[in-house]
Amino acid sequence: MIEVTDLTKLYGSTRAVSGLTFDAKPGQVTGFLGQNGAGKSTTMRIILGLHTPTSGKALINGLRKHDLRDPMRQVGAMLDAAEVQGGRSAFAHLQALAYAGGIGRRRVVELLEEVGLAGAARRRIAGFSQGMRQRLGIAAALLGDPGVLILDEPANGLDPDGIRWLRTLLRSLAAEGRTVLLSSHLMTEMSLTADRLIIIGQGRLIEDASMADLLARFQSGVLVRSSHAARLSKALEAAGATIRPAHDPDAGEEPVLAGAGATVHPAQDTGLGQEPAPGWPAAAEANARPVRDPGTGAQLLVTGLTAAAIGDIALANGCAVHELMSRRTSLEEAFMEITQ
Ligand SMILES: Nc1ncnc2c1ncn2[C@@H]1O[C@H](COP(=O)(O)OP(=O)(O)OP(=O)(O)O)[C@@H](O)[C@H]1O
Repeated sequence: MIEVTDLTKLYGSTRAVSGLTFDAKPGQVTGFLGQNGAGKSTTMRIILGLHTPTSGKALINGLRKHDLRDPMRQVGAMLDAAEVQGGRSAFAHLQALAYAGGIGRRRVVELLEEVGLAGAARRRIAGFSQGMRQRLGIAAALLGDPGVLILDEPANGLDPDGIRWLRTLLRSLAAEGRTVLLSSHLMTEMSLTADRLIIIGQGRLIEDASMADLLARFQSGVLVRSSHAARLSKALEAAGATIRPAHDPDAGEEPVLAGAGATVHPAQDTGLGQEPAPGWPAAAEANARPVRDPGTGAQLLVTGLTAAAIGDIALANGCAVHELMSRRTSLEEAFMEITQ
């Protein structure tokens, strides 16, 4: 368990952390997010007793780090993998840490295997890639088999396989009842790994929520691309929808009409089973020519209506729809909205 209470840290006139209160519970991966300079590393360093707070408290299992008995067995941390001395081998580095903590050589061998460095155990760390250094840092954090883990950007430099390995490892450590506090700028990875999120900005708490609640709050929506965006927006708003312009990575792309020489197959049956409405131009059947319309392509993000309802309203109002896609808000989008 990690408990941070009313924590403040000033570096001269810089307020790095300001009245911050949150906890990280056993059995969960708690994601710690914030823009650059938000105060994540400072908070982690204070929890680990490496910096002194200006005021407030940061406790691990109810005690300050310096007051923990047998600290290596209670808390493991990785803050900056690049800090590790390069002259030693991976084995010698871990062995020295293990020795200082009264931990046997067997654990070192076991961990080198677990983090995928067994084959490089006798190589000098100076020749390690960033990903290998990260793996070594994670092994060092796990040496004492601690109940609390604090990891600052552990996925940095890991390849996709390594990132997946790390996710599985952290999930299983939490499933064993450990407390995992994790910072990362990799939002997709964070959304797959963390149960709960603490988001800070300028040293203050902005958000403390479960991942599920947070994503649910930032409503999913339906992306609609229409050449009659203004008319369609009005009709959708009249039906109770909220409309925002959507980020459009394909802006400028030429529109493609169903039926413009395309072959159309029925998609998976959604159970809706409607007949085409009267007046439907049967574009799919007609060998219509591609239409180039500079107005086509305005993309809207619609919330409050289903894709089916939007399609019906578009049809009833004679609005051409070129794209209609349900989508869920990503953690990255939620994060941007929260922190801006
Ligand atoms: N040792 C220090 N001396 C002076 N100022 C510092 C020190 N450490 C951090 N700061 C300042 O405190 C603020 C918070 O920095 P911190 O490194 O904790 O943020 P962060 O959220 O970890 O950022 P990043 O995501 O970029 O690592 C920043 O304004 C930073 O410049």
